[in-house]
Amino acid sequence: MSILKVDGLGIAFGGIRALDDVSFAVPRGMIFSIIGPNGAGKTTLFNLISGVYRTADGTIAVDGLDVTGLRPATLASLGLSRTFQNLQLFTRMTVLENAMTGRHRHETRAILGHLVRSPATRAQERRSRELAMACLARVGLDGEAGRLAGALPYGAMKRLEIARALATEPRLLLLDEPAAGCNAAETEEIDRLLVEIAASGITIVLIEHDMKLVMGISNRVLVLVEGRVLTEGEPHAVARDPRVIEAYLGRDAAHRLAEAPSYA
Ligand SMILES: Nc1ncnc2c1ncn2[C@@H]1O[C@H](COP(=O)(O)OP(=O)(O)OP(=O)(O)O)[C@@H](O)[C@H]1O
Repeated sequence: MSILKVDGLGIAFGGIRALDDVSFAVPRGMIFSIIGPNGAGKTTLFNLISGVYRTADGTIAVDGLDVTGLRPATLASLGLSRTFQNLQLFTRMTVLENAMTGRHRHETRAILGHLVRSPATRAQERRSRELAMACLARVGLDGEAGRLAGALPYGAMKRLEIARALATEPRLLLLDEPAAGCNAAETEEIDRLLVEIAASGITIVLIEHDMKLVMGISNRVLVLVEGRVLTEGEPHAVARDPRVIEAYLGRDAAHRLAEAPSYA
């Protein structure tokens, strides 16, 4: 069974269809990438799947359970976690505190317990701290736990966002451009990290502009253009598809490329 199944998803903003009849399924344990030119609807798709927007048309199922229209917090409790295109860190909190914010859905809301710091509350805090530290270790940031998040280099901040998402103990991780703004070395680190996360059994759905990253680590790639699915398949087949080349480079450039002599 697919861990994520999207059927006939659509939404319009002020009469303009940002997404139209989008359907796909993501098998468990994969790195599944969503690519497409600017404005194709990639972030809108994530916003629908993660409950930020309520869907107008279509259905979304996680592990066979219909989750259409559920709120982000409910989806998180079902094991779906996401990161955003722009950094959403608390820059004046420490790296560890940021990672611990991912633990909140696992903590009880017993206010009295927190006020008097009962043994149960203290045990819960200890467990959250240990788990958050383990997530920092996974992304190579355990040595920076006490540092202010805002003082980290950019690539480390992007990894901290992934650690915070991991701290929710997800089954399905939606990552919106995890390497955006990173240099080549930072991108490579994130690349390695995503492969490790997927190997540990967490399914990753990725929006990414960095084609090298997409081609290097994805099991499958879905191409969105103007709110619709253009094609879906294995990364190298997708990269060679003339319709994909045209969508990215424009018709003229695609023709010039097709007519150019091959030296291979
Ligand atoms: N809240 C909104 N209100 C109005 N229009 C929106 C809203 N969100 C997205 N859109 C429009 O929907 C379309 C798809 O936008 P979206 O941000 O999903 O594309 P994208 O593929 O993620 O683009 P990019 O690669 O530039 O991030 C665009 O035309 C955008 O202007």
